Amino acid sequence: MSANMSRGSRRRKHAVSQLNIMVVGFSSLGKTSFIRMLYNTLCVREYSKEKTELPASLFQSSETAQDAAASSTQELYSFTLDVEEEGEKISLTLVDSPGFVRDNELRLDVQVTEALRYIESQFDHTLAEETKVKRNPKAQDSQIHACLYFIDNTNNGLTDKDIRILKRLTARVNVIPVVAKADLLTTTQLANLKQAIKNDLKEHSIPVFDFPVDDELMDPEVEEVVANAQSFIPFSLIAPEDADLSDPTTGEKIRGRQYAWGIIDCLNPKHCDFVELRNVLLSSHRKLFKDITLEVFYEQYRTERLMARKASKMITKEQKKKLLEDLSEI
Ligand SMILES: Nc1nc2c(ncn2[C@@H]2O[C@H](COP(=O)(O)OP(=O)(O)OP(=O)(O)O)[C@@H](O)[C@H]2O)c(=O)[nH]1
Repeated sequence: MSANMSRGSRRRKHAVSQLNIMVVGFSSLGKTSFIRMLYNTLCVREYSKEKTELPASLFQSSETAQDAAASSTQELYSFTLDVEEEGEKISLTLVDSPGFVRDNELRLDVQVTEALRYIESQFDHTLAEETKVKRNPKAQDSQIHACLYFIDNTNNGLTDKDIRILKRLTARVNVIPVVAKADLLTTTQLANLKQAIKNDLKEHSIPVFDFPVDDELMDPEVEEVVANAQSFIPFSLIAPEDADLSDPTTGEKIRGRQYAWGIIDCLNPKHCDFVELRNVLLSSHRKLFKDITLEVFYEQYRTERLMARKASKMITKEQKKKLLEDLSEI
């Protein structure tokens, strides 16, 4: 290895990678609970704890229906953490959004547009930076690299509304479908629901993120997860309750939910897909999410914006010409 290369790789090793994840979906499906759970499994670097203002929702779950209503997310918010994952430094931004309403079509459309506007406004930041004469080499990448779409597990697959929303979202961002509150389903019900969702996605040609099974992309250490990632779609999630729980056999503290018939360990891959999802987001597919965001979604948005600008300039010219002609006729 040349001296230059080793310097480069050393630099890359210490470089901080930015990753921005957003959660969307109908209300009360467990979006904030997922963010809280993810936060609790992160290795947050000390210094960032001081400089980041964290939302109160990270420290208290809403277990009763009454609490849930009171603590439902009212407006979109985000926070950034400097975390370390498998020796790599990541500046991780998590974006929580208000739950979509079920009973008002017009309001629902406005909410989806707002979520999309947020995603697009991050592209606008990149576009503005690119058009600067002197670019800032330390400019932050605020683009949303992955968007988790929460699917209601009380339906038998995707609803018409889900399909409409997913078609809009998948035009702008890597969408990963998830089914939360998987503890409310039996193993067979969950398998049937997953299959029904997969069928609906296929039937309606909804291009959610397609995990590649490509030898070249595979890191030998994560090969198994990479090869299987596609099979988890939609990922099932179970968020833990606040109570202190311990594994009845080992006595170890676990993040889980207790029922009359037993305890669920949310980090147990046999109980839900949280660990796999966390791994694809933070490790195995992180770079791919970022590359696709920049090369596909941002490029598409940029082209549309440039064409729109050009069209509006042309219209103005034509309108000007027409105005002059009209004036000369008077
Ligand atoms: N049984 C069960 N309940 C859950 C799970 N995850 C969340 N909940 C409960 O579902 C309710 C809503 O959870 P939230 O995380 O606030 O849902 P949300 O999607 O952020 O809600 P909005 O902000 O209103 O859209 C709360 O009472 C949670 O305790 C889960 O995995 N299983």
